[in-house]
Amino acid sequence: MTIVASNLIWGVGPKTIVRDVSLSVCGGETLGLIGPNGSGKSSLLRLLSGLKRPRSGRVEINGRDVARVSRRNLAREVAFVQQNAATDTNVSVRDVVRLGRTPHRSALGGWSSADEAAVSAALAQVDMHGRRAQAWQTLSGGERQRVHIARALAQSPTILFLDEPTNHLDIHHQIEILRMVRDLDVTSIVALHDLNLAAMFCDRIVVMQEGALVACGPPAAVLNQALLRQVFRIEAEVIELSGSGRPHIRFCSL
Ligand SMILES: Nc1ncnc2c1ncn2[C@@H]1O[C@H](COP(=O)(O)OP(=O)(O)OP(=O)(O)O)[C@@H](O)[C@H]1O
Repeated sequence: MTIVASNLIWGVGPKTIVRDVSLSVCGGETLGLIGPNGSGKSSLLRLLSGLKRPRSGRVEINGRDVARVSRRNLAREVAFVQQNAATDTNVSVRDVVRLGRTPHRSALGGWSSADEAAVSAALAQVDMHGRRAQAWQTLSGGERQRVHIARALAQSPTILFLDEPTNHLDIHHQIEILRMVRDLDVTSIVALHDLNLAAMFCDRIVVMQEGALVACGPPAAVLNQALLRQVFRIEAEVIELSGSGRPHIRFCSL
């Protein structure tokens, strides 16, 4: 196991936002997090990655309690692609991705060939190597998203958290990014709104509703008509995706 979360509770003031969530994520697994708006996906990602401290409960990453690991050491293992992340505007694409190397560099150490190789590989993985000298502020929304993913990859994490990474991306790049995440030799936890993409690319899916985990398992075991009605308030037909064993959702028009 690389992430074990036990009885996580978090909230703001009197409001409880994450309600007693426990889950385990295995090494190399791609875990999808789905749920309606405001169901607690981003909050849970932040708790699991150590960015937020729970009110109660605990998270272990690679066997260590995240509350006891320094930010720098955590950043050597964990990368987070935030929703709508911002970046200083007066920089190039390559500068943004180079920031991903920060946790691996010492105060006196120079920029190494390993750093350069990690940055180049990360840019190539998101199809942005040819744009490395372009100014950040001139990128489209989807290109910025891909560069933020490259920055996370340049961090060489063992665990990657992605909060709606396909936002702003055209369908080609949505599929490319999720295929890449699935094929990476890292553990990934990814919040997604597109249920069919989650079904295609995730090993397991966690379903959140009003801060609680209401289902967890392989896509075919979790995505069914009753759950879609109860959690997402939609009518849909769930079929098998052409012999793959994976479900595909056909939304019914009203
Ligand atoms: N710091 C905060 N202060 C007050 N309320 C918060 C805070 N952070 C989150 N919330 C509330 O907690 C709930 C869950 O938010 P969260 O962003 O985790 O949901 P989500 O499932 O990621 O939503 P979405 O799909 O819309 O991105 C929302 O109602 C949100 O308004």
